[in-house]
Amino acid sequence: MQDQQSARLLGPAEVRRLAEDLGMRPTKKLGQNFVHDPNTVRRIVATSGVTAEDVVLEVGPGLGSLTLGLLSTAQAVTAVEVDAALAATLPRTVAERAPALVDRLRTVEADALSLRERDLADRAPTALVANLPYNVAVPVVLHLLAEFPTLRHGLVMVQAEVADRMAAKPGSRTYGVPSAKAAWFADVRREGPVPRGVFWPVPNVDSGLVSFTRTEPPSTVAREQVFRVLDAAFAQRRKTLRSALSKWAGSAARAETLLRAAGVPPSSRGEQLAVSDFVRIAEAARDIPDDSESSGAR
Ligand SMILES: C[S@@+](CC[C@H](N)C(=O)[O-])C[C@H]1O[C@@H](n2cnc3c(N)ncnc32)[C@H](O)[C@@H]1O
Repeated sequence: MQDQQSARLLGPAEVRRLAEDLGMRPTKKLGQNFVHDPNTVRRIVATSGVTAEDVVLEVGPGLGSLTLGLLSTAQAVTAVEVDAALAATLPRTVAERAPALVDRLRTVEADALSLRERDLADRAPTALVANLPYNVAVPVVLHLLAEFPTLRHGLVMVQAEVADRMAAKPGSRTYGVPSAKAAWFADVRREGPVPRGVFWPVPNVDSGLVSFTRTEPPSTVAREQVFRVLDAAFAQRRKTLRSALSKWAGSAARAETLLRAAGVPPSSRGEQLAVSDFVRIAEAARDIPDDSESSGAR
């Protein structure tokens, strides 16, 4: 007999049937690849570290595959879905397959990229767990970490290459803007791979898991200031920092001064720097006045 607190997860036949009932054709634009493998759902929930204390924010619940798994473990799940038909069907699916848990679910029809802290103020999320739409995975994670300081930890499933990039460390081939910005917010770790066969429809790329644990902001300088340095450094990643940062700093000479003050060799490149280095450069820019500005030279 089924345990009251557990949900009946969706297998291949149920995923197809739900989609058919909705008359839906999954779209690439919204990254609609649905998990139809209960073992993958159990693995994601277990790896996420979600406990009965957590209020989970799930982006893109789709047909409910992962939502059902999360509801058995979390205190509550807020599921944010942009597709109106999917958002409308989710509560029904949960009521059918996990009647004892339906009160834990709140469904919000919205674009995760426009979600604001005040929208969920009465039930602040503590964990982000999601099988993210491929094309907006990085912006969604960065937006939610910035907007919801209560998010302490999480696990997301994304395209394998994106997972590598998000968790990459300085000096590695895949290190770039997503890695450095994610590191501002959290300790980010690459977890295991996910084969494409667990999805319907089957995507043409493999997926991977990335976990994160929130850390204290590494700086007294505003995040936006640090991200401006970082964006400038990676916009021309083959150039030395002296050259790549010259426009941002006002001149190549000032870029060099700021880099030296931050203890960063001007001949190095952005891909070699940790987020703490970008912080020191932004701090130098705050502390060292731009002479050309005061003399009216620019
Ligand atoms: C990869 S599917 C995952 C579905 C489900 N969680 C699963 O594992 O089977 C991505 C889901 O995100 C939804 N989605 C796409 N863009 C979104 C956005 N900007 N905000 C919220 N949901 C979005 C899609 O409609 C789809 O349901």
